[in-house]
Amino acid sequence: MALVRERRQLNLRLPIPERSDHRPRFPLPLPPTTTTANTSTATSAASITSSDLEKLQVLGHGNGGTVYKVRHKRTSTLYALKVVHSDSDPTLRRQVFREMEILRRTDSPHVVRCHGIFEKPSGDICILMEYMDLGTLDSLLKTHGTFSEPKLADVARQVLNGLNYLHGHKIIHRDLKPSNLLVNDKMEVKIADFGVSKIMCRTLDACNSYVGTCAYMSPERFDPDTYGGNYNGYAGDIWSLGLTLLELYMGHFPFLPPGQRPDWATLMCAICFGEPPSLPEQASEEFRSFIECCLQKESNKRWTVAQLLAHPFVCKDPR
Ligand SMILES: Nc1ncnc2c1ncn2[C@@H]1O[C@H](COP(=O)(O)OP(=O)(O)OP(=O)(O)O)[C@@H](O)[C@H]1O
Repeated sequence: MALVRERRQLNLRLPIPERSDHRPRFPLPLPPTTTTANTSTATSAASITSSDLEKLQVLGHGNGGTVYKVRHKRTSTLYALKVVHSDSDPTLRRQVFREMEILRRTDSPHVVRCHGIFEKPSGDICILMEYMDLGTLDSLLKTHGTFSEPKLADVARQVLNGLNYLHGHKIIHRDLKPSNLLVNDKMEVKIADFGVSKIMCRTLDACNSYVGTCAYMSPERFDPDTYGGNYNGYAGDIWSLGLTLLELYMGHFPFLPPGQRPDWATLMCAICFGEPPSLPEQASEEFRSFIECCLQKESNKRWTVAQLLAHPFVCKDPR
């Protein structure tokens, strides 16, 4: 686990290219609070402001923001509150607006629910989300060790359902990895962190920009000509899902031997020119086949969400 931890400390994120236009602080109007959410909690949460919330503890720090566990003073409902500081750099502010725009549109049991978005007098932007009490799959891997196949099948099924929803709404996540998948005590797994996601306007929109965490990027994002041609992005999420599941199974990043410190060039070579990671002998045929379908190097050979949802690894009865 220490190896996994060590790798996590490296900054593998590539910057979003800066636009040249000069923008004022938080130039966009805040997107309206989610109104499509199907619970009465969401409706009542729509009017929550920061003064209604009591900060309990820091849950984690992301790029430019801090996530707090908070309690609603009157109802005692727990939430996670992501606070993005007003002095964050423009790239990060763009990311948070992208995240808000996507969270505002989504309403799925497999995507972390947004209960409100508001701006504090200080200019900090706050995103109020459902609280996922077990943290991320990455933290579970560190505290509880590797995942068994039945658990992975359950994780895969839930993430695929989330991706099915997102892809159906023309949203590509682009940064799927264990630390962006949240879990609660019912073992519900939800997709989070849409900072580098993209909403496709047209079905054939090209989507090959370098954003996301490069360790989980598919070969066509490094080398679109060889592995993807006019790549549209959805297949990249499937690649990242395959790597995520493999990491949870093996306990270390699958493309590199345990302990190897990855740099950008090593990762790119391993992903584009290396053999697909091999599974230990004890892995079942179904799991092996599922991973193979996700980790096809050529993006057009990779299975789609719909195909994977019908794969025996995920549609077989839980063992
Ligand atoms: N809804 C939530 N419920 C519980 N914990 C959360 C929730 N959202 C985020 N966290 C915790 O806060 C941490 C930081 O989350 P955040 O989305 O800001 O950044 P990140 O995904 O870790 O990093 P980055 O934005 O740099 O990719 C997460 O790793 C997780 O531990």
